[in-house]
Amino acid sequence: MVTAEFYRWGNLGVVLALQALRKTYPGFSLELSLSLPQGQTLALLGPSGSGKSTVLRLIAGLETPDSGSIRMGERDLLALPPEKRRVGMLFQDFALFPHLDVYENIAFGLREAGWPAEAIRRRVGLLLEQTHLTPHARKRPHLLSGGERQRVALARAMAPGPDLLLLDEPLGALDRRLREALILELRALLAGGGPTAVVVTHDQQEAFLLADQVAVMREGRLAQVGSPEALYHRPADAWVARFLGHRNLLTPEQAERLGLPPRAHLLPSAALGVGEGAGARVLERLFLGERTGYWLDWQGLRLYHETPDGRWREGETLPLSLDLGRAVPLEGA
Ligand SMILES: Nc1ncnc2c1ncn2[C@@H]1O[C@H](COP(=O)(O)OP(=O)(O)OP(=O)(O)O)[C@@H](O)[C@H]1O
Repeated sequence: MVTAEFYRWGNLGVVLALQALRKTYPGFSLELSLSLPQGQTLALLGPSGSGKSTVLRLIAGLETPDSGSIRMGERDLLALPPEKRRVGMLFQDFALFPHLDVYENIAFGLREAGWPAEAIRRRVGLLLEQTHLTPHARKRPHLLSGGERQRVALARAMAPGPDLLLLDEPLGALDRRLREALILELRALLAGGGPTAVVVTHDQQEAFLLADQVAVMREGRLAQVGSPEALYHRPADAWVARFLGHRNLLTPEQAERLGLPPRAHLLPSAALGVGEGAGARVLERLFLGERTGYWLDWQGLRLYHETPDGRWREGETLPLSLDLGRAVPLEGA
């Protein structure tokens, strides 16, 4: 939809670095350090209230930290007012100007920044074309679909060629089918050669699909930072594992009972299979369409297994094979 061409100017060599950043509200404190190479996308993923939006607002300059630093390459962002930070922000509700049409919404920031009329015309024309909004240029936002509004907001955030794009739940207000289509468009925009971007989301799939690096936040701290694969296959602790949707976690006592070292372990889905193993009683059968999920009782352990084979019913015995060699040791209980 949008190409790297947008980012020719302005952002070479830029790296985002948050250093010992602190912000305290009554009952909440944020404290983290983070860095992001140029052109990469970082997703801030975490439960509600973990501080994701606060990080974005601090970078954008909508909030001031108590201490710490925020740098983009050589530039100290905290020394600059929001409008001088060269940061584009897309808000959860898109925050389009209702009285301006699509064209003027996209052109707004450029006019404010004093771009010459001809440059604005060319820039907005290009953005309209590449976000497939040209036929809608003269419509006001209330006449647009949710997906179209999202594209206008995106085009507006990108119009001045910002060094950094901040996206707060960019697909949050859209229904599920639209999200699935738009997530791939957004991914194409953010991938190779696209802008450096920070995306806030509470949706793990969205984070995994969009981001090069995912930072999992918990109560104002970073629980873990890594590539989607690293995070999913090697979660740092049981909280992160659970948050990322792993269901088969062993306490140190359970691990020891199975002959593993006495610490918390994750049993990834690849460790479980239907085979020759000992019987596991089906406690609950969940028909999911392509697959069927089973909550099982296996030697006093409650385990979850999903397979395309839906033949076992509640109370029946499923032959479970368990490969303990695949168990992943975790920090914490
Ligand atoms: N201006 C403020 N004044 C007081 N408390 C605030 C303010 N802004 C945020 N908070 C508190 O800081 C905490 C983190 O909020 P934040 O919006 O960053 O979380 P979040 O992870 O983005 O949550 P969500 O996913 O629900 O949007 C919350 O407990 C919130 O109530």
